[in-house]
Amino acid sequence: MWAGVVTLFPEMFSALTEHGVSGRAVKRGQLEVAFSNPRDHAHDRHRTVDDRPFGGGPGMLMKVEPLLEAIQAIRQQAPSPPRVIYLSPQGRPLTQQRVTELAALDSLVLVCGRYEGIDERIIEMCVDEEISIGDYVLSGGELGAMVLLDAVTRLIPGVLGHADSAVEDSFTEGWLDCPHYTRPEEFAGRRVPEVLLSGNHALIRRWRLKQSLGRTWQRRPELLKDLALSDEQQQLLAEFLREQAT
Ligand SMILES: Nc1nonc1C(=O)N[C@@H]1CC[C@H](O)C1
Repeated sequence: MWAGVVTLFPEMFSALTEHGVSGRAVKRGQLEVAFSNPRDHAHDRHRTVDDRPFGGGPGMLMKVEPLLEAIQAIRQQAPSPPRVIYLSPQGRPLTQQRVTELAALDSLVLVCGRYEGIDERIIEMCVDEEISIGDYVLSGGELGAMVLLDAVTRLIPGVLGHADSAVEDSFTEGWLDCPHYTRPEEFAGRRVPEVLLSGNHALIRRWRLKQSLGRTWQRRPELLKDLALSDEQQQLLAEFLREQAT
């Protein structure tokens, strides 16, 4: 996966490129991240990258010309025609389903806004898709870009070993994850559920699935409404709800 990032703060991305699973993926060449900084494309004496919004109002916008040049420069580095994504609260919410689709692409360009955002004409001219990481306002699109790249990188074949397999990720199934436990078996008077110590993998699978479905019902019921649960899954959910009622 090749990712070109348009940002005023490329140094922020060391959190992604130098640490953890994504840092290992970069080291292995499974993920390549390139940067293009609009400030390097601001040719006035003060290297100005922001400008006032027409129509007045608070704050500034990213200047059009340096941003356009920065996008054009990074696109030329892409090994294949990239999908250009602008991170913004006006975008389509990022979901695991969309992450899975993006992970299948060869190259992406991620445009990170700052200030109040970017000129609409840049979106019209350059952006294929706007994506939001949540219904709140950040000071920049960089964290959104890193969230997206982290989630996508996990799904690149070979990035995750068995120890942290993405296949088990409950969100891949569409529901929340089950509770997890590790040593010690008892901690502060609280014991690990016996089924997890039983070594009976069929029972453990059923218990984990029941817990996932039950907590999804309790915490995020909207996630279940679009899912066609199997007979087993419906039975496990009913079992969970019966146990909760007693
Ligand atoms: N929520 C989000 N999901 O992706 N990006 C954001 C986000 O708040 N972006 C900021 C808005 C103005 C500033 O330019 C950057």
